[in-house]
Amino acid sequence: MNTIYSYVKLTLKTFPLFWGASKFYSIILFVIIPFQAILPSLTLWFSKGLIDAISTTDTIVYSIIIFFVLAWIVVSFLNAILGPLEMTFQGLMTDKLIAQLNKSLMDKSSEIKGLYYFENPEFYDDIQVLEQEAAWRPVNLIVFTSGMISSALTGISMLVLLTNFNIWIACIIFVAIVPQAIVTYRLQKEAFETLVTNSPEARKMQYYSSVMLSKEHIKEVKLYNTATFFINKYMMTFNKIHTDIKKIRYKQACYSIVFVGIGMVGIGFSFWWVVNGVLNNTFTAGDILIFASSILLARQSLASFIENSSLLYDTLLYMEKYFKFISLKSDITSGEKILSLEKNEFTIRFNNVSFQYPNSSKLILDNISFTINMGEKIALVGENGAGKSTIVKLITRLYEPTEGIIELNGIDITEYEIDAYRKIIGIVFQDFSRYQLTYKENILISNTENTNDDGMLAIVTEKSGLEELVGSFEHGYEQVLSKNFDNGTELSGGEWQKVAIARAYFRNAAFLILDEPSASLDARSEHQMLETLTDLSATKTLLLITHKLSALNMVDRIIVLQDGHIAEEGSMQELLTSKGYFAELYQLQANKYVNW
Ligand SMILES: Nc1ncnc2c1ncn2[C@@H]1O[C@H](COP(=O)(O)OP(=O)(O)OP(=O)(O)O)[C@@H](O)[C@H]1O
Repeated sequence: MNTIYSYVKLTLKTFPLFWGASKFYSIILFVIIPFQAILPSLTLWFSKGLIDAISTTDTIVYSIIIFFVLAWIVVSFLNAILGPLEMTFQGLMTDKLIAQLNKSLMDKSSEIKGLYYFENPEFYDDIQVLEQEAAWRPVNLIVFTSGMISSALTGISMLVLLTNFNIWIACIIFVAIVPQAIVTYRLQKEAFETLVTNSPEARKMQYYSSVMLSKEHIKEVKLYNTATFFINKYMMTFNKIHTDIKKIRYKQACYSIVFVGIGMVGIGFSFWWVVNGVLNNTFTAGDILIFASSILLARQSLASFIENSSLLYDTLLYMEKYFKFISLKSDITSGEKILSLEKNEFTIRFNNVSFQYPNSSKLILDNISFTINMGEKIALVGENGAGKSTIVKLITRLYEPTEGIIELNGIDITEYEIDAYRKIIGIVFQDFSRYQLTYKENILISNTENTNDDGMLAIVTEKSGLEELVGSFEHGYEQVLSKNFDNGTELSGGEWQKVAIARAYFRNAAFLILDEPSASLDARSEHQMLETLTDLSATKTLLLITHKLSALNMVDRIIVLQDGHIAEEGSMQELLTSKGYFAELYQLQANKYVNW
């Protein structure tokens, strides 16, 4: 009962989506589908009239025959043309719905300000399912909904025709179908839940095949000859999922055969009853046609109703995920204070900040406090996993501190309107994005309000050491940076990193955060980058995360993180003189050069 209730609720919730996607196509389909659904019963009714008029024992009335023939032709014609028309409008509606669904998913993603949902495996599974299936689920939604409506109407009109013989026959057919419907829904739900439970497994399967088919991994796959390893893993995971689903599918087939068998017994008896009626002159010869055909069509339509509605159920469960995602509240709430910095003046302060990732018991940052003043160039150093990138996620409000606050100019950063706050930050993430767009778009994307500033584009291109590379592009700034598209080109790892740096420069923000910006740069490019950063003058503040301790000569202050604590803080000279943890790390790297 609960299932039926949620089914109906979900269906009703889904209908407005059609209307939202296109009012015009909704109206057309709303007219075509029911009209087309009742045409079979009209065809039958006119056929019966024709047979009765021809086989009458009284005088044949030609005008009646002509009427039935014409009516039959018109209805058959409508039946024939409405099919293709329905398909056309279904197709158009599907296109609109796909765009609308995907757009609302993207809108929601933009509304969610933090990383919580994207880094939480439970939500991420759902988001993956939504993203991957958004391209074809709307097709099912439309095809199954219209199929369900039209088969319900055809079935009902056939049952109405059958009530002319005996209301109990219509009831028998209807009742024979209901248990089958309930079982089918149950099994469909079970199948979907099995699929959902297996969703992480399904993602693994997709990953294994993508390793074998993607450019990213193909070199290692060839060299280490790992094809068999991945194919075996794929097949093992597939067999596990398939075994679960197979059981449900077989159960579904067995139940269907039993219920169809029971239904057929009732139908057989009813047919014998009508044939007897014709022999006893209670019914006409036309009645045999109408009875046999309407039983067949009633059964077919009710069966198709069950099939469509159970398949729709599967899609509605997808829609349930969709509605759940669409109703998510952003993990990070924006404040209301509009931030505008005078002469880029700002101070950021971490006040006793502690942080634990959601669903993790590990304390990543433990009561840390430090200040970043305007114009300062600060480096954040520490061993792998010390919490450096986590600090960046907190500054950029991708997560909130578990305890303590982060202040900007003495005010908790959560009080600022988030987009305005983020505007003061230009960033190169450790895992920066490589957009399959043109070179120009790859840069301008950081400051879309400034897309016509080719002068600035030229400056950041030069400052990032990309001038020569862009000069070599066949299409200059308009060069597509991906081999996946026509006339596209591929960049090296270091070149991509320079593009990410240029993107951060183009943002022209007061606060520049660079997380391992020189990891892929050659010595000359790294030198140029550091020169540029030194030139940033007092108007820009810099937070540099790096493992290359030699790059720290240009910073004013170094914050050394160790296991979530600030172990040391000071200038390079101060830290080396104090011979503490930093000096130890520095010595480890310096020794390599000395012993060379
Ligand atoms: N989304 C997450 N959920 C749970 N734990 C996480 C998450 N992201 C990072 N961690 C953990 O937090 C710790 C700190 O990670 P972080 O990326 O801040 O380190 P880091 O100092 O930047 O390291 P590296 O020098 O290797 O880049 C690590 O132990 C890491 O496993």
